Amino acid sequence: MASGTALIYDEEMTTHKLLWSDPICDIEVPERLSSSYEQLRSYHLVERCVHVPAREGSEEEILLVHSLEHLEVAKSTQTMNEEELKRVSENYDAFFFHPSTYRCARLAVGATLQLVDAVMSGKVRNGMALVRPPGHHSQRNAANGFCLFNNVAIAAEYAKLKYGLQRILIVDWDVHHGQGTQYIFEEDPSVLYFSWHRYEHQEFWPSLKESDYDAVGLGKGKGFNINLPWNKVGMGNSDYLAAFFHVLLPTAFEFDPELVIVSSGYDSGIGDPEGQMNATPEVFAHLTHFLMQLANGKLCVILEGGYHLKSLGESVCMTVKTLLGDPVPQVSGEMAPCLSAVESIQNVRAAHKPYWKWLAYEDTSFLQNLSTKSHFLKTANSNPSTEHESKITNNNDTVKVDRFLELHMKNILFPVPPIKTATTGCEGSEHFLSEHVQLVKEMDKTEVEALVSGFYADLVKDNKTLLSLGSMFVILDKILKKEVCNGIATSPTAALSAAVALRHSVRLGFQRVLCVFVGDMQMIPNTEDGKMLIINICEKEQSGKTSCKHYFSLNWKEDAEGNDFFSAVLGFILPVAYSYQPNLTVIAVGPNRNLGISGISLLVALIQGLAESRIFAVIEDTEISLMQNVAKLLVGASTPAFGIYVPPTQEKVNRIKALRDQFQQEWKMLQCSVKEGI
Ligand SMILES: NCCCNCCCCCC(=O)CS
Ligand SMILES: [Zn+2]
Repeated sequence: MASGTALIYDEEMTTHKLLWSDPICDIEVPERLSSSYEQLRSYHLVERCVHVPAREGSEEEILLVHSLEHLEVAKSTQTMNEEELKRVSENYDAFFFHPSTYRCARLAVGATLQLVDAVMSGKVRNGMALVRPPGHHSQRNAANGFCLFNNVAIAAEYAKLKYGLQRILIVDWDVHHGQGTQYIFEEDPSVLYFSWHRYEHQEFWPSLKESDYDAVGLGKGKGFNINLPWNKVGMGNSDYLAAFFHVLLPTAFEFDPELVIVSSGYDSGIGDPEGQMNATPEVFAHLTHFLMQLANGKLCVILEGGYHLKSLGESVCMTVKTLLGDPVPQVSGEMAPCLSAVESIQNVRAAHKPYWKWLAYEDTSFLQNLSTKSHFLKTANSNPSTEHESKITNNNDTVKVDRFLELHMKNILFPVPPIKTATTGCEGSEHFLSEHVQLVKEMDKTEVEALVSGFYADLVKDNKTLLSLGSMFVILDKILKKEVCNGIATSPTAALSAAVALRHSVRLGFQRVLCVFVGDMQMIPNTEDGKMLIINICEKEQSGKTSCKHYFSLNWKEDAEGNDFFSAVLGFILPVAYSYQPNLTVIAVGPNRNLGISGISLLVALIQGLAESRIFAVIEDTEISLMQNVAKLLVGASTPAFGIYVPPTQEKVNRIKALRDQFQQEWKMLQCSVKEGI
């Protein structure tokens, strides 16, 4: 299992700069790179990464994507004077040459390819390349939007050629549409390109019709180009997460990439003059964490845009911290996507319905009810209540944004607990013991009896249960005190242990405890006070207990062929969990679980993004191999193997849709379609 995070940075890429006045290009400054690197150092993140040197991309590598003419023009600029540089630059939309631009662009390509090699060779698990000039706007025969060579596109072609890859996912979370990358791969089904971007109904640069959601790819590439346009500014954390839950992740898991490359632009973050969006730096930790679960963790993050230096630096640090396996900080803000975002999500799901199995049963009846002109949903005008209030009066006030971020980041960056996982001496644990795991001593009998009060006391019959409860209390205590990040225990009666753990956690002071219980829960605690939210994944409805705001029974029978649980985790469990914003997650697996190990692994892997990654897992003690799998995930030693992808049946899709329709007003992250007639 590869481990470690590469960081690629070469100061020489700061020499490219604007020599004349140009109000469009003057935001792409060398300090973008140097201040991001300094910020990484200030958080002691550089020293925790594996340093991989940059190199020059060769002409041959650049020709994987670009024309010889384009390469020659770029090369010829090295010896030009300012006058000539200006003239050549004017041939392109929003690009400037400097005598060192060609050299820097080749270093940007080379740095990117060095990262691909480090990840594909297993030298590291993932990594980030801090490069400029950026790449995603550049095209086969043209520079564009500050980009000369398309670093990420060259990396994808390079990886296909050198490593024989057949499925590469490119995620472009920059606030601009990477039209260059789209043009390069739009007929190529081996490269799935996803981009969200400020669009405002084609008003915003580069103002292209082909940046809209109905540009799904061409020929064999149909379905492998996904555009999610933001038709309003001020999009925030909830909109970005909703886009991942309801568009990108279900597609990505079905695509099952062998490598994930991110066109990582941070102009989609708060304070950026280009993006005018509201998303705060910690959201990039969540986005990164989700993508780390794909391709067995092989993830290459390549810098694109990002022009507010403080916002850029904080977002880069959040990304690298997560790549290193640190706990994911709580995401801030109201977990409710705005109407315009939900419309775009609904439109792109409808546009891609013909190409993806997970969308086979998508309800696109809304298309019939719309005037043919609009063809899809468009917010001609929407009342302010459906938009986000901007956290900052206007993003252009840099100092104001600096101060906001100063305060905002203070309570985000907690010290990473040295020990990630605590466990009892449960059998099988010897397999994963490492310096990241702490064995907890048993608690003595009398102390346990004192803690197992009233209702449960008479349920605790034998000594074995008592002891397992004891060590559970010790683990919960350590998690609460942040001595460890997460914990795992086995129990002869997981249902009882989970119920006791929930009560104990609330008594310890956890305000919102999420419990995901797989199997027959038998005893269901009272969730009236909202201090617990229970999602019981069981084979059949628990006797008489119907779903309500804080208790869901999700009937699911695992598919014998493989793992069909993606739609439940991505389309229901995560949206509800993120809406609830728990500060502890308890995941319990009881007797006769109705989910496969890969479905449970998916659940554990993705749910670590909640509650600052504070998870307590309690597993029926008969489930040794499951316990080991879960323990390895909690320690961060492995990324789950999700088994064979099986799309959900219509019955299962309808079951989730029914729960979504019933609860999307309470848990707004469930929203992925707009009710007609609003
Ligand atoms: N009225 C014309 C405005 C043109 N604006 C061009 C902005 C290019 C931005 C490129 C970028 O950020 C790469 S990530
Ligand atoms: Zn951009």
